Amino acid sequence: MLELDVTRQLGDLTLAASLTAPEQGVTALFGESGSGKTSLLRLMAGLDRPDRGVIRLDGETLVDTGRGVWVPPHRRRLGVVFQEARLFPHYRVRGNLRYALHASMQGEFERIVALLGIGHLLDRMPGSLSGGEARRVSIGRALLSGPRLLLMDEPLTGLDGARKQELLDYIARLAREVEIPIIFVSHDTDELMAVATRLALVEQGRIIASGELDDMLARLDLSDQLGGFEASSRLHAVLGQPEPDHRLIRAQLADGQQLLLPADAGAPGEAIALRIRVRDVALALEAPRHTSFRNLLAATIEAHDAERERPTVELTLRIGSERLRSRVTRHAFDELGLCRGQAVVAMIRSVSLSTSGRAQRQDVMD
Ligand SMILES: Nc1ncnc2c1ncn2[C@@H]1O[C@H](COP(=O)(O)OP(=O)(O)OP(=O)(O)O)[C@@H](O)[C@H]1O
Repeated sequence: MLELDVTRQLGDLTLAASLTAPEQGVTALFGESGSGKTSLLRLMAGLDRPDRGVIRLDGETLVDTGRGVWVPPHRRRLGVVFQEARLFPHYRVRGNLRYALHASMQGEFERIVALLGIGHLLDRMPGSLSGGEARRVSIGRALLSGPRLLLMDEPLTGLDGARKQELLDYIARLAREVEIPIIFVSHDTDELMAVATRLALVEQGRIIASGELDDMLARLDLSDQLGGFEASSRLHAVLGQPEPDHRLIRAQLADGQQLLLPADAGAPGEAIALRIRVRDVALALEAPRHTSFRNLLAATIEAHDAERERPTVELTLRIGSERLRSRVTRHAFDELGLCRGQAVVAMIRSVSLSTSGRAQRQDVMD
């Protein structure tokens, strides 16, 4: 686990942040440009010192200004991938990777090289690589160092679509398989929806809220800060039986309700995450008998923000242990007489796969 509580003055900006990140999963730092995300990562990496504060990793104190503790960067065993690749210019790519290779990662060399598509670059010098190639080498070097903490600042910027998708899938898988905290900074909300398990919102040098991504997305009080996510929710499901006649496959939610997805959503038994935008969720008091909507879910209204004087009302719905957000006009809200605790039917117009090798971001069906 990573624990940090630091302050540092950066010109006019006071960085004053507290954060904990569990030993497993990807914690995303999200916030406006200039809010202090990179500066925070630099403190974790040991590239800068806080004016005051403490940083601990797995119980080991890396920094404690009060007690004069300072573990230098090369002793922290961190994997760092920043926007600029920072490879050793006089070593070939192979040398850069071998230099970083930790004993525990010996058997992973070939696999990571193949995954990153850098096998043909091993004998090249860093100066001859394109930006995207250098980034991939730098990700490989960070992974091969067998880090106790992985820090990634916009690691996928500049990579092309297919390669980016592959790496996102890899990072998501890595986060499930290895027990190290991964801190991931990105402006790209699609990227964050695909890899993040937790979200920390950074505003003017402070972390104003943090928690599980799904819980954060359900928080109506953060609607303004989460605008970049186009107000979506994630639902988790396991794919069931295909329906070949209609080129569909069933996906079962934890509470047993089902959704119909296109057959190429994945294989039976595969666990998937679905992204559903608020504007794609309509509400009814009971299931309509004749409708083109294929995906209707029984839900309960958990919260709404009707007290805000706006033409639309945001709602959080409960579906078993998961939450789904919806937005309706105030007119519809009043006419249907919606209130907390009420049973409703959520009619889902469109779903995208949030994590899947095949069809991420592909909008699928109504
Ligand atoms: N060494 C420094 N001295 C003075 N100001 C600094 C220093 N380092 C960063 N800053 C300022 O602190 C603020 C936060 O910068 P930082 O790069 O951490 O933001 P960010 O959230 O990562 O932004 P972006 O998303 O654009 O990368 C900026 O206004 C930056 O100019």
